[in-house]
Amino acid sequence: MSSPVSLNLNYVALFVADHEWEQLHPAVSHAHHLLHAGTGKGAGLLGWMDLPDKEEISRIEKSAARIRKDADVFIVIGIGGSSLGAKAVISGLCHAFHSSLHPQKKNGPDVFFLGEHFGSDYTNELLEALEGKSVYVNVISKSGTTTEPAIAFRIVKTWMEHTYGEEEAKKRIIATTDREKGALKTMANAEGYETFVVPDDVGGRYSVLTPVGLFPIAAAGISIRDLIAGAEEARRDYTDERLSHNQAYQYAAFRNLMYQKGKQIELLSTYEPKLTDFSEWWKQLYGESEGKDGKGLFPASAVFTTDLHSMGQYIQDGRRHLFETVLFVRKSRNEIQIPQSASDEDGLDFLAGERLDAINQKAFQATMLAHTDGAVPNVFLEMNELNVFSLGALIYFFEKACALSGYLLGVNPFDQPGVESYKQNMYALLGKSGHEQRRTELEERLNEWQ
Ligand SMILES: O=P(O)(O)OC[C@H]1O[C@](O)(CO)[C@@H](O)[C@@H]1O
Repeated sequence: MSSPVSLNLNYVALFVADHEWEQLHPAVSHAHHLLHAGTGKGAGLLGWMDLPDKEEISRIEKSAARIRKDADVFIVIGIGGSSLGAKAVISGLCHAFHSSLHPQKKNGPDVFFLGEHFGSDYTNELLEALEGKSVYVNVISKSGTTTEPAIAFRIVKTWMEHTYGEEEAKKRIIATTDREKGALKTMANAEGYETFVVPDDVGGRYSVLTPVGLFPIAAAGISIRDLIAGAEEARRDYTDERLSHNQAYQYAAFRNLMYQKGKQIELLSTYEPKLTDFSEWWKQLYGESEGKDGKGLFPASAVFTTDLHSMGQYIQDGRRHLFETVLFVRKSRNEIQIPQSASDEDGLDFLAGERLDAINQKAFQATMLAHTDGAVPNVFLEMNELNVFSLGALIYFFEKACALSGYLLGVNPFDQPGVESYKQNMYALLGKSGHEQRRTELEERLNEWQ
């Protein structure tokens, strides 16, 4: 069977010469060994390279089945790596308008996400949408102390206790957190919540194929066995240390060559709006893994053809500091054809009977040629179909490539020290104990600027 994800480098020959690829072979081999021998930076966080066993999958499925049976609404509370993976897979594979479907057509709960910001209106409107519904919650935080999900959880927990009473609320809350430490773990123990464990050796952005992502994905009705099977196939496909035999490494090497040539932005473009959240997951994966020590490509994303009508001008003609990674799905699950029209007033009859997919394909080819002419290198990742198996493979592909890419760049692809700066400032400004000195300094600075 051919790989569910395939990398196409045919169109970058204009931008990268053979000898440039060859020069990278030793560095790729070295990075491969760092990764597989566990001797590189951040080696304590390589647990994502292995996939969950059947026992863990069964436990997740069992708990998810209860939610699918009893819940009208399932709220996933988390931020960054604790929610982006689940959101990516759920919006990629579930009905885009599930919450608006006729109740008889729904095949499980609506899934809502919270804890990703401090938006009052969004939070209020979500609470309003819960009225009269059977609600279950999965609160996910590896550290157990991240402010956004912690506050969201306090708000939802209060609503649950008020609505169902304390005892019933406890049965409707599932916590995914550290095995033994953190405020969420302490609370889960005290309240007796069902819990799933974030493995010690997996960082947030690499955790979608652990209970962090798998539980909400299963609760949304997606086969996590098939997701893991796709990832398992990718794991086998991308173990070869030779650059010529490993497409994940070729993608990582290509990014590195682009970086060396002065490109600053990688634009992940898709022609499928259902992959918008997948791009958000990808942005965290690459941004948090590589953006450090003053280095790294800036990961950006676009949905085509939508963004060709807003960002297309810049991509074609603006500053030449970007390259494009195009994620292209060949065939939709459900086809739709352009209808015939008796009058042809809109002049579209030449397309009557044509599939929307075929038109999307032409848009993709047209754009690739135009952007290549505009000196934007285009590398493609192609999938025959957007299904659970190929999405599992794609996730693993990007994770493996990201880890290797980080080592090629010479950074630790598994830490994120820079995220602390805003957190420490926020704690200080909010008046958290222990941050008094910083608070005074920051408030003085703010006053100076006012
Ligand atoms: O699961 P947690 O500990 O709440 O963290 C959520 C996210 O916040 C970060 O730690 C950054 O602050 C990410 O790395 C992580 O994915």
